[in-house]
Amino acid sequence: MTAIQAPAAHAGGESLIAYLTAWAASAPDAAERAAVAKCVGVLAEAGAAIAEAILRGPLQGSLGAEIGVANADGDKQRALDVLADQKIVTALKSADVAYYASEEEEAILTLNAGGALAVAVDPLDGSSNIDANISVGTIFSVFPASAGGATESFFRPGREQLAGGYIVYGPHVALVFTLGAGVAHFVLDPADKVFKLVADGVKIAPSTREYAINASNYRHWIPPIRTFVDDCVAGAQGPHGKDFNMRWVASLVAETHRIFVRGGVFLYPADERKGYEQGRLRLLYEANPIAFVVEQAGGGAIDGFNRILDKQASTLHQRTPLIFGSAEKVNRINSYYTDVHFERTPSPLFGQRGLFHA
Ligand SMILES: O=P(O)(O)OC[C@H]1O[C@](O)(COP(=O)(O)O)[C@@H](O)[C@@H]1O
Ligand SMILES: [Mg+2]
Ligand SMILES: [Mg+2]
Repeated sequence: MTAIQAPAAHAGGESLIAYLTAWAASAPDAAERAAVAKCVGVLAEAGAAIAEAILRGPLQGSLGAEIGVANADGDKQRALDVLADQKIVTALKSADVAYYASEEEEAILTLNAGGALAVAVDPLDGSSNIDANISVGTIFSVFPASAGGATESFFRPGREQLAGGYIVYGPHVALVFTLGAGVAHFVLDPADKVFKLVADGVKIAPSTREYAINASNYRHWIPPIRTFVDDCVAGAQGPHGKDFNMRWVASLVAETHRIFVRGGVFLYPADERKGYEQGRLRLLYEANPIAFVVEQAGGGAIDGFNRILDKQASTLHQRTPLIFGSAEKVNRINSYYTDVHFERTPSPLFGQRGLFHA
């Protein structure tokens, strides 16, 4: 893990609970910190339970079976989507959480009226991969609950998050999160089912030779994306002056973790398909927490034009284009949106910037 620094303040192997307890005890805003620490702790417990179901695979029944109900976003829910959502709701009820927003819930749920926090979750990210035994994950975002109520708690800039991160259920189970000052990386030890610290102060490599995008959408892409990818494909003969490698897992958490480990850039842009005018991924429980954790590791996260963490949701399941990863490459992609590059492949749709500039 060349991109991950050696543990700084905390010793490797420290348990998640010890880490969170030490963090909660170390500052003046003690009540809020205690609530956040408890919240991240119970999310990790729910993650360990979800991991157990995933580990049993088909022995658990068909986790990937469509159960006939479309979620709020119109996607068919799978058995594991629902199981994960239920485990997380149950866990968060035991924490100081007032409001819960989820990909799998039509509306915001009130869990503990008067609670200190509002939590947005993608309970199971990468659902299409479940039966193929490919990594999936859970993504979470924690805001302070607003006195203004449920929607005000979530409809605010992502930079106001108190914590954010993800769990990836892969060959091993990893938990990566930020509490607002750096990024910690834990791994679930199957021997005693305890999340143990692997590294604190994790950084994403600033430059990269790897990009991730669903290239089957090439014909639908807007000019800046098409030009950027054409330039990558041109390799050492193109304007980047170096060869690139491409990956696409179709699991945002798995792509994020790969970028944490060895650098890279991820792109799910807006495109010209109907319904993809704002890309595919959701601002509140996918883009916000991923952007928070990525920025805290020195990376960048934009929608093409704007920093993700400056965007403000106005609907619960709002989508956003999402481009994140190694800072140098994200800045370069931003320049494809803002300078003359895109004029090399003009498009009438891109001319209407409002379409892509929410
Ligand atoms: O199938 P596509 O269009 O390549 O989309 C893949 C993307 O969709 C997602 O699966 C959406 O997440 P969900 O599985 O939570 O709906 C991401 O994990 C992934 O990056
Ligand atoms: Mg998802
Ligand atoms: Mg999901």
